Amino acid sequence: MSDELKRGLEGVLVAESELSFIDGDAGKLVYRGYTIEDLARNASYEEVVYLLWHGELPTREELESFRETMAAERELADGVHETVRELAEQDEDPMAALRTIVSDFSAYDADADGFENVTDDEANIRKACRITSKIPTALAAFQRIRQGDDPVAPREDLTHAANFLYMLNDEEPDEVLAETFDMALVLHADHGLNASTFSAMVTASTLTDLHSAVTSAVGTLAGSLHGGANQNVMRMLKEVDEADMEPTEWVVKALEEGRRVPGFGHRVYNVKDPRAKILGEKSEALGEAAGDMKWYDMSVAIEEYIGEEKGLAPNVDFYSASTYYQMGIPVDIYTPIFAMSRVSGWIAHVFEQYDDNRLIRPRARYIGETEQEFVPLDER
Ligand SMILES: CC(=O)SCCNC(=O)CCNC(=O)[C@H](O)C(C)(C)COP(=O)(O)OP(=O)(O)OC[C@H]1O[C@@H](n2cnc3c(N)ncnc32)[C@H](O)[C@@H]1OP(=O)(O)O
Ligand SMILES: O=C([O-])CC(=O)C(=O)O
Repeated sequence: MSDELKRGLEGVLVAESELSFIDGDAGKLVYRGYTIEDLARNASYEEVVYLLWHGELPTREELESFRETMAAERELADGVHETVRELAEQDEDPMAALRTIVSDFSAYDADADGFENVTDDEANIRKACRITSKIPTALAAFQRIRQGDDPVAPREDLTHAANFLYMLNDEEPDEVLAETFDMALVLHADHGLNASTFSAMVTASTLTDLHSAVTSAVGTLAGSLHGGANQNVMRMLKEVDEADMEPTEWVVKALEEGRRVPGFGHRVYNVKDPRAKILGEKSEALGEAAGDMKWYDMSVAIEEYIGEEKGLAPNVDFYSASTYYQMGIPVDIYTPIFAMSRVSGWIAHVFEQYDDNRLIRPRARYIGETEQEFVPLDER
Protein backbone atom coordinates (compact mmCIF):
# COMPACT_ATOMS: atom_id res chain seq x y z
CA MET A 1 0.00 0.00 0.00
CA SER A 2 1.55 3.34 -1.10
CA ASP A 3 1.79 6.10 1.51
CA GLU A 4 2.28 8.84 -1.07
CA LEU A 5 -0.31 11.57 -0.48
CA LYS A 6 -1.99 12.98 -3.62
CA ARG A 7 -3.90 16.07 -2.48
CA GLY A 8 -6.99 16.58 -4.58
CA LEU A 9 -6.25 13.18 -6.20
CA GLU A 10 -4.26 15.07 -8.85
CA GLY A 11 -3.20 12.75 -11.65
CA VAL A 12 -4.39 9.61 -9.83
CA LEU A 13 -5.81 6.94 -12.15
CA VAL A 14 -8.93 5.39 -10.61
CA ALA A 15 -10.85 3.97 -13.57
CA GLU A 16 -10.81 3.06 -17.23
CA SER A 17 -13.27 4.90 -19.46
CA GLU A 18 -14.21 4.98 -23.13
CA LEU A 19 -16.10 8.26 -22.82
CA SER A 20 -13.84 11.29 -23.07
CA PHE A 21 -10.15 11.86 -23.66
CA ILE A 22 -8.40 15.09 -22.69
CA ASP A 23 -4.90 16.13 -23.74
CA GLY A 24 -4.26 19.01 -21.36
CA ASP A 25 -1.03 20.14 -23.03
CA ALA A 26 -2.42 20.13 -26.56
CA GLY A 27 -5.81 21.58 -25.52
CA LYS A 28 -7.64 18.64 -27.04
CA LEU A 29 -10.97 17.11 -26.00
CA VAL A 30 -12.55 14.07 -27.60
CA TYR A 31 -15.83 12.24 -26.87
CA ARG A 32 -15.56 8.55 -27.85
CA GLY A 33 -12.93 9.39 -30.47
CA TYR A 34 -14.69 12.43 -32.03
CA THR A 35 -13.08 15.84 -31.53
CA ILE A 36 -15.09 18.42 -29.66
CA GLU A 37 -14.73 20.78 -32.63
CA ASP A 38 -16.35 18.26 -35.00
CA LEU A 39 -19.14 17.50 -32.56
CA ALA A 40 -19.81 21.14 -31.68
CA ARG A 41 -20.07 22.16 -35.31
CA ASN A 42 -21.87 19.12 -36.71
CA ALA A 43 -23.78 17.18 -34.04
CA SER A 44 -26.86 18.06 -32.00
CA TYR A 45 -26.99 17.58 -28.22
CA GLU A 46 -29.31 14.57 -28.69
CA GLU A 47 -26.75 12.93 -31.01
CA VAL A 48 -24.03 13.46 -28.41
CA VAL A 49 -26.19 12.03 -25.62
CA TYR A 50 -26.86 8.97 -27.79
CA LEU A 51 -23.11 8.69 -28.51
CA LEU A 52 -22.25 8.83 -24.80
CA TRP A 53 -24.91 6.37 -23.67
CA HIS A 54 -24.88 3.90 -26.57
CA GLY A 55 -21.24 4.02 -27.69
CA GLU A 56 -21.73 5.18 -31.27
CA LEU A 57 -23.30 7.98 -33.26
CA PRO A 58 -26.92 7.19 -34.16
CA THR A 59 -28.18 6.58 -37.69
CA ARG A 60 -30.93 8.95 -38.85
CA GLU A 61 -33.62 6.43 -37.79
CA GLU A 62 -31.99 5.79 -34.42
CA LEU A 63 -31.71 9.52 -33.79
CA GLU A 64 -35.34 10.12 -34.74
CA SER A 65 -36.53 7.40 -32.41
CA PHE A 66 -34.23 8.60 -29.57
CA ARG A 67 -35.46 12.19 -30.01
CA GLU A 68 -39.07 11.05 -29.83
CA THR A 69 -38.43 8.98 -26.71
CA MET A 70 -36.65 11.88 -25.01
CA ALA A 71 -39.27 14.46 -26.05
CA ALA A 72 -42.09 12.24 -24.76
CA GLU A 73 -40.52 12.38 -21.28
CA ARG A 74 -40.45 16.19 -20.94
CA GLU A 75 -43.65 16.63 -18.91
CA LEU A 76 -43.36 16.80 -15.11
CA ALA A 77 -45.57 14.86 -12.71
CA ASP A 78 -47.98 17.08 -10.73
CA GLY A 79 -46.02 16.35 -7.55
CA VAL A 80 -42.79 17.60 -9.13
CA HIS A 81 -44.61 20.74 -10.34
CA GLU A 82 -45.65 21.38 -6.75
CA THR A 83 -42.06 20.97 -5.54
CA VAL A 84 -40.80 23.33 -8.24
CA ARG A 85 -43.42 25.93 -7.33
CA GLU A 86 -42.65 25.68 -3.63
CA LEU A 87 -38.90 26.08 -4.20
CA ALA A 88 -39.41 29.03 -6.58
CA GLU A 89 -41.75 30.73 -4.12
CA GLN A 90 -39.17 30.20 -1.34
CA ASP A 91 -36.66 31.94 -3.63
CA GLU A 92 -34.35 28.94 -3.28
CA ASP A 93 -31.00 29.16 -5.07
CA PRO A 94 -31.49 27.54 -8.52
CA MET A 95 -28.77 24.88 -8.01
CA ALA A 96 -30.08 24.00 -4.55
CA ALA A 97 -33.55 23.79 -6.10
CA LEU A 98 -32.29 21.53 -8.88
CA ARG A 99 -30.62 19.22 -6.35
CA THR A 100 -33.98 18.76 -4.58
CA ILE A 101 -35.93 18.45 -7.84
CA VAL A 102 -33.70 15.70 -9.28
CA SER A 103 -34.11 13.74 -6.08
CA ASP A 104 -37.89 14.30 -6.25
CA PHE A 105 -38.03 12.85 -9.80
CA SER A 106 -37.50 9.36 -8.37
CA ALA A 107 -40.81 9.50 -6.46
CA TYR A 108 -42.67 9.61 -9.81
CA ASP A 109 -40.40 7.38 -11.91
CA ALA A 110 -42.10 4.09 -12.77
CA ASP A 111 -38.71 2.34 -12.81
CA ALA A 112 -37.49 3.74 -9.50
CA ASP A 113 -37.50 0.72 -7.28
CA GLY A 114 -36.03 1.98 -4.02
CA PHE A 115 -32.50 0.66 -4.00
CA GLU A 116 -33.29 -2.70 -5.60
CA ASN A 117 -32.26 -3.67 -9.16
CA VAL A 118 -30.16 -0.52 -9.50
CA THR A 119 -28.02 -1.96 -12.30
CA ASP A 120 -30.90 -3.01 -14.58
CA ASP A 121 -29.63 -1.62 -17.94
CA GLU A 122 -33.00 -1.20 -19.60
CA ALA A 123 -34.62 0.47 -16.60
CA ASN A 124 -31.56 2.72 -16.28
CA ILE A 125 -31.81 3.93 -19.88
CA ARG A 126 -35.47 4.80 -19.27
CA LYS A 127 -34.58 6.62 -16.03
CA ALA A 128 -31.72 8.38 -17.84
CA CYS A 129 -34.06 9.66 -20.58
CA ARG A 130 -36.54 10.88 -17.98
CA ILE A 131 -34.00 12.68 -15.80
CA THR A 132 -32.30 14.32 -18.79
CA SER A 133 -35.58 15.37 -20.44
CA LYS A 134 -37.24 16.67 -17.29
CA ILE A 135 -34.41 18.86 -15.96
CA PRO A 136 -34.98 21.58 -18.62
CA THR A 137 -38.74 21.60 -17.96
CA ALA A 138 -38.24 21.92 -14.22
CA LEU A 139 -35.57 24.61 -14.57
CA ALA A 140 -37.63 26.72 -17.01
CA ALA A 141 -40.72 26.38 -14.78
CA PHE A 142 -38.68 27.35 -11.69
CA GLN A 143 -37.36 30.46 -13.45
CA ARG A 144 -40.78 31.51 -14.74
CA ILE A 145 -42.57 31.03 -11.41
CA ARG A 146 -39.99 33.02 -9.47
CA GLN A 147 -40.25 35.90 -11.96
CA GLY A 148 -44.06 35.86 -11.54
CA ASP A 149 -44.99 34.09 -14.82
CA ASP A 150 -46.85 30.86 -15.51
CA PRO A 151 -44.74 27.87 -16.57
CA VAL A 152 -44.82 27.01 -20.27
CA ALA A 153 -45.59 23.38 -21.19
CA PRO A 154 -42.87 21.58 -23.18
CA ARG A 155 -43.29 20.94 -26.91
CA GLU A 156 -42.32 17.62 -28.42
CA ASP A 157 -41.65 19.03 -31.90
CA LEU A 158 -38.68 21.16 -30.77
CA THR A 159 -35.11 20.01 -30.10
CA HIS A 160 -33.85 19.66 -26.53
CA ALA A 161 -32.09 23.04 -26.81
CA ALA A 162 -34.85 24.95 -28.62
CA ASN A 163 -37.55 23.55 -26.34
CA PHE A 164 -35.72 24.79 -23.23
CA LEU A 165 -35.43 28.34 -24.63
CA TYR A 166 -39.08 28.18 -25.70
CA MET A 167 -40.19 27.13 -22.18
CA LEU A 168 -37.97 29.79 -20.59
CA ASN A 169 -39.15 32.72 -22.73
CA ASP A 170 -42.59 31.58 -23.94
CA GLU A 171 -41.26 32.23 -27.42
CA GLU A 172 -39.63 29.97 -29.99
CA PRO A 173 -35.95 30.90 -30.29
CA ASP A 174 -34.60 32.00 -33.65
CA GLU A 175 -32.16 29.71 -35.42
CA VAL A 176 -29.03 31.48 -34.16
CA LEU A 177 -30.10 31.26 -30.51
CA ALA A 178 -31.23 27.63 -30.79
CA GLU A 179 -27.99 26.59 -32.53
CA THR A 180 -25.78 28.51 -30.11
CA PHE A 181 -27.50 26.96 -27.12
CA ASP A 182 -27.38 23.48 -28.65
CA MET A 183 -23.64 23.91 -29.24
CA ALA A 184 -23.14 25.03 -25.63
CA LEU A 185 -24.91 21.86 -24.46
CA VAL A 186 -22.67 19.72 -26.68
CA LEU A 187 -19.56 21.42 -25.28
CA HIS A 188 -20.53 20.78 -21.65
CA ALA A 189 -21.73 17.17 -22.01
CA ASP A 190 -18.71 15.31 -20.67
CA HIS A 191 -15.22 15.93 -19.34
CA GLY A 192 -13.52 12.87 -17.90
CA LEU A 193 -13.45 12.46 -14.15
CA ASN A 194 -14.26 16.06 -13.20
CA ALA A 195 -15.43 16.51 -9.59
CA SER A 196 -19.17 16.16 -10.20
CA THR A 197 -18.75 13.10 -12.43
CA PHE A 198 -16.46 11.50 -9.88
CA SER A 199 -19.00 12.25 -7.20
CA ALA A 200 -21.68 10.48 -9.28
CA MET A 201 -19.33 7.50 -9.69
CA VAL A 202 -18.50 7.30 -5.98
CA THR A 203 -22.22 7.38 -5.19
CA ALA A 204 -23.03 4.72 -7.81
CA SER A 205 -20.17 2.53 -6.61
CA THR A 206 -22.08 1.71 -3.42
CA LEU A 207 -24.72 0.20 -5.73
CA THR A 208 -27.22 2.89 -5.01
CA ASP A 209 -29.56 4.20 -7.70
CA LEU A 210 -29.15 6.58 -10.65
CA HIS A 211 -31.24 9.35 -9.04
CA SER A 212 -28.92 9.35 -6.03
CA ALA A 213 -25.83 9.54 -8.25
CA VAL A 214 -27.21 12.46 -10.27
CA THR A 215 -28.36 14.26 -7.11
CA SER A 216 -24.81 13.98 -5.67
CA ALA A 217 -23.40 15.31 -8.91
CA VAL A 218 -25.71 18.35 -8.99
CA GLY A 219 -24.60 19.30 -5.48
CA THR A 220 -20.95 18.88 -6.46
CA LEU A 221 -21.23 20.93 -9.65
CA ALA A 222 -22.66 23.89 -7.74
CA GLY A 223 -19.38 24.90 -6.05
CA SER A 224 -17.46 27.99 -7.20
CA LEU A 225 -14.34 25.97 -8.07
CA HIS A 226 -16.39 23.87 -10.50
CA GLY A 227 -19.62 24.67 -12.41
CA GLY A 228 -20.51 27.60 -10.16
CA ALA A 229 -17.69 29.57 -11.80
CA ASN A 230 -19.75 30.45 -14.90
CA GLN A 231 -22.14 32.70 -12.98
CA ASN A 232 -19.25 34.22 -11.04
CA VAL A 233 -17.59 35.17 -14.33
CA MET A 234 -20.68 37.12 -15.34
CA ARG A 235 -20.92 38.76 -11.92
CA MET A 236 -17.31 39.89 -12.34
CA LEU A 237 -18.01 41.32 -15.83
CA LYS A 238 -21.12 43.14 -14.57
CA GLU A 239 -19.23 44.57 -11.60
CA VAL A 240 -16.55 45.89 -13.95
CA ASP A 241 -19.20 47.41 -16.18
CA GLU A 242 -21.26 48.96 -13.38
CA ALA A 243 -18.21 50.49 -11.69
CA ASP A 244 -17.02 51.72 -15.09
CA MET A 245 -13.53 50.41 -14.34
CA GLU A 246 -10.87 48.95 -16.61
CA PRO A 247 -11.48 45.17 -16.83
CA THR A 248 -7.95 44.51 -15.59
CA GLU A 249 -8.51 46.64 -12.45
CA TRP A 250 -10.90 44.03 -11.03
CA VAL A 251 -8.41 41.27 -11.74
CA VAL A 252 -5.43 43.12 -10.27
CA LYS A 253 -7.37 43.67 -7.05
CA ALA A 254 -8.57 40.06 -6.88
CA LEU A 255 -5.06 38.73 -7.37
CA GLU A 256 -3.63 41.17 -4.79
CA GLU A 257 -6.22 39.93 -2.30
CA GLY A 258 -5.31 36.31 -3.11
CA ARG A 259 -8.71 35.59 -4.65
CA ARG A 260 -9.28 33.29 -7.64
CA VAL A 261 -10.39 34.86 -10.91
CA PRO A 262 -13.43 32.85 -12.02
CA GLY A 263 -13.20 31.14 -15.41
CA PHE A 264 -9.40 30.69 -15.32
CA GLY A 265 -7.21 27.74 -14.53
CA HIS A 266 -7.98 24.07 -14.79
CA ARG A 267 -6.79 20.86 -13.18
CA VAL A 268 -6.19 19.20 -16.56
CA TYR A 269 -5.55 21.93 -19.17
CA ASN A 270 -2.22 23.73 -19.21
CA VAL A 271 -3.33 25.73 -22.28
CA LYS A 272 -6.57 27.34 -23.39
CA ASP A 273 -9.55 25.02 -23.04
CA PRO A 274 -10.72 24.06 -26.57
CA ARG A 275 -14.32 24.73 -25.51
CA ALA A 276 -13.40 28.29 -24.45
CA LYS A 277 -12.14 28.88 -28.00
CA ILE A 278 -15.47 27.84 -29.51
CA LEU A 279 -17.56 29.71 -26.93
CA GLY A 280 -15.36 32.79 -27.39
CA GLU A 281 -16.26 32.77 -31.10
CA LYS A 282 -19.95 32.50 -30.18
CA SER A 283 -19.70 35.36 -27.70
CA GLU A 284 -18.00 37.50 -30.36
CA ALA A 285 -20.62 36.62 -32.98
CA LEU A 286 -23.49 37.51 -30.63
CA GLY A 287 -21.81 40.84 -29.83
CA GLU A 288 -21.39 41.61 -33.53
CA ALA A 289 -25.02 40.72 -34.27
CA ALA A 290 -26.20 43.01 -31.45
CA GLY A 291 -23.75 45.77 -32.42
CA ASP A 292 -22.36 45.75 -28.87
CA MET A 293 -18.92 44.22 -28.30
CA LYS A 294 -18.71 45.32 -24.66
CA TRP A 295 -18.91 41.90 -23.01
CA TYR A 296 -16.67 40.16 -25.50
CA ASP A 297 -14.05 42.92 -25.49
CA MET A 298 -14.01 43.01 -21.69
CA SER A 299 -13.51 39.23 -21.61
CA VAL A 300 -10.67 39.36 -24.12
CA ALA A 301 -8.90 42.10 -22.10
CA ILE A 302 -9.11 39.95 -18.95
CA GLU A 303 -7.92 36.86 -20.81
CA GLU A 304 -4.88 38.70 -22.19
CA TYR A 305 -3.97 40.21 -18.84
CA ILE A 306 -4.20 36.98 -16.83
CA GLY A 307 -2.35 35.10 -19.54
CA GLU A 308 0.56 37.55 -19.35
CA GLU A 309 0.58 38.05 -15.56
CA LYS A 310 -0.26 34.57 -14.26
CA GLY A 311 0.13 32.27 -17.25
CA LEU A 312 -3.46 31.11 -16.72
CA ALA A 313 -5.83 30.37 -19.60
CA PRO A 314 -9.64 30.48 -19.74
CA ASN A 315 -11.65 27.36 -19.01
CA VAL A 316 -15.11 26.45 -20.37
CA ASP A 317 -16.86 28.73 -17.86
CA PHE A 318 -15.20 31.92 -19.03
CA TYR A 319 -16.83 32.53 -22.41
CA SER A 320 -20.05 30.64 -21.68
CA ALA A 321 -20.85 33.53 -19.31
CA SER A 322 -20.90 36.33 -21.91
CA THR A 323 -22.49 33.96 -24.44
CA TYR A 324 -25.44 33.17 -22.14
CA TYR A 325 -25.73 36.80 -21.02
CA GLN A 326 -26.06 38.01 -24.60
CA MET A 327 -28.76 35.35 -25.11
CA GLY A 328 -30.77 36.99 -22.31
CA ILE A 329 -30.41 34.08 -19.87
CA PRO A 330 -30.59 35.01 -16.14
CA VAL A 331 -27.14 34.79 -14.54
CA ASP A 332 -27.97 32.47 -11.64
CA ILE A 333 -29.28 29.72 -13.91
CA TYR A 334 -25.98 29.34 -15.82
CA THR A 335 -24.85 26.56 -13.48
CA PRO A 336 -28.17 24.65 -13.68
CA ILE A 337 -27.79 24.92 -17.48
CA PHE A 338 -24.35 23.34 -17.12
CA ALA A 339 -26.05 20.53 -15.15
CA MET A 340 -28.73 20.25 -17.84
CA SER A 341 -25.97 19.26 -20.26
CA ARG A 342 -23.46 17.44 -18.00
CA VAL A 343 -26.20 15.09 -16.76
CA SER A 344 -25.57 13.05 -19.94
CA GLY A 345 -21.91 12.60 -19.00
CA TRP A 346 -22.70 11.84 -15.35
CA ILE A 347 -25.10 9.12 -16.43
CA ALA A 348 -22.69 7.66 -19.00
CA HIS A 349 -19.97 7.37 -16.33
CA VAL A 350 -22.43 5.82 -13.88
CA PHE A 351 -23.28 3.21 -16.54
CA GLU A 352 -19.55 2.45 -16.91
CA GLN A 353 -19.26 2.22 -13.13
CA TYR A 354 -22.20 -0.21 -12.85
CA ASP A 355 -20.74 -2.34 -15.68
CA ASP A 356 -17.43 -2.86 -13.87
CA ASN A 357 -18.17 -1.90 -10.29
CA ARG A 358 -15.86 -1.84 -7.34
CA LEU A 359 -16.65 0.26 -4.26
CA ILE A 360 -14.66 3.52 -4.42
CA ARG A 361 -13.06 4.01 -1.05
CA PRO A 362 -9.68 5.75 -0.72
CA ARG A 363 -8.06 6.48 2.62
CA ALA A 364 -6.57 9.38 4.55
CA ARG A 365 -3.25 9.43 6.39
CA TYR A 366 -4.20 9.66 10.06
CA ILE A 367 -2.48 12.63 11.73
CA GLY A 368 -4.62 12.88 14.87
CA GLU A 369 -3.94 11.86 18.49
CA THR A 370 -3.35 8.19 19.19
CA GLU A 371 -2.99 7.68 22.95
CA GLN A 372 -5.71 9.76 24.65
CA GLU A 373 -7.02 8.75 28.03
CA PHE A 374 -10.84 8.86 28.17
CA VAL A 375 -12.22 11.42 30.67
CA PRO A 376 -15.86 10.90 31.78
CA LEU A 377 -18.27 13.68 30.81
CA ASP A 378 -18.69 15.08 34.34
CA GLU A 379 -14.93 15.42 34.75
CA ARG A 380 -14.20 17.37 31.54
C1 LIG B 1 -16.11 23.39 -15.36
C2 LIG B 1 -15.03 23.55 -14.42
O1 LIG B 1 -15.08 23.07 -13.33
S1 LIG B 1 -13.69 24.44 -14.95
C3 LIG B 1 -13.05 25.21 -13.48
C4 LIG B 1 -14.00 26.27 -12.98
N1 LIG B 1 -13.48 26.97 -11.80
C5 LIG B 1 -12.98 28.20 -11.86
O2 LIG B 1 -12.95 28.83 -12.90
C6 LIG B 1 -12.53 28.78 -10.55
C7 LIG B 1 -11.14 29.40 -10.67
N2 LIG B 1 -10.15 28.39 -10.90
C8 LIG B 1 -9.57 27.69 -9.87
O3 LIG B 1 -9.86 27.94 -8.70
C9 LIG B 1 -8.54 26.60 -10.18
O4 LIG B 1 -7.87 26.90 -11.38
C10 LIG B 1 -9.19 25.21 -10.30
C11 LIG B 1 -9.98 24.89 -9.04
C12 LIG B 1 -10.12 25.12 -11.49
C13 LIG B 1 -8.08 24.16 -10.49
O5 LIG B 1 -7.43 24.05 -9.30
P1 LIG B 1 -6.11 23.17 -9.05
O6 LIG B 1 -5.84 22.26 -10.17
O7 LIG B 1 -6.27 22.57 -7.70
O8 LIG B 1 -4.98 24.24 -9.06
P2 LIG B 1 -4.47 25.00 -7.78
O9 LIG B 1 -5.61 25.47 -6.96
O10 LIG B 1 -3.46 24.14 -7.12
O11 LIG B 1 -3.76 26.26 -8.46
C14 LIG B 1 -2.44 26.28 -8.94
C15 LIG B 1 -1.90 27.69 -8.86
O12 LIG B 1 -2.60 28.52 -9.79
C16 LIG B 1 -3.27 29.57 -9.12
N3 LIG B 1 -4.60 29.69 -9.73
C17 LIG B 1 -5.30 28.69 -10.31
N4 LIG B 1 -6.44 29.18 -10.78
C18 LIG B 1 -6.46 30.48 -10.50
C19 LIG B 1 -7.40 31.51 -10.74
N5 LIG B 1 -8.53 31.28 -11.37
N6 LIG B 1 -7.11 32.75 -10.29
C20 LIG B 1 -5.97 33.01 -9.64
N7 LIG B 1 -5.02 32.07 -9.40
C21 LIG B 1 -5.29 30.82 -9.82
C22 LIG B 1 -3.38 29.12 -7.68
O13 LIG B 1 -3.46 30.20 -6.78
C23 LIG B 1 -2.11 28.35 -7.50
O14 LIG B 1 -1.06 29.25 -7.34
P3 LIG B 1 0.10 28.97 -6.26
O15 LIG B 1 0.73 27.69 -6.71
O16 LIG B 1 0.95 30.19 -6.37
O17 LIG B 1 -0.61 28.84 -4.95
O1 LIG C 1 -12.76 18.58 -15.81
C1 LIG C 1 -12.82 19.34 -14.84
O2 LIG C 1 -12.06 19.28 -13.85
C2 LIG C 1 -13.84 20.40 -14.77
C3 LIG C 1 -14.97 20.23 -15.73
O3 LIG C 1 -15.97 19.65 -15.42
C4 LIG C 1 -14.82 20.74 -17.07
O4 LIG C 1 -13.81 21.36 -17.38
O5 LIG C 1 -15.77 20.55 -17.87
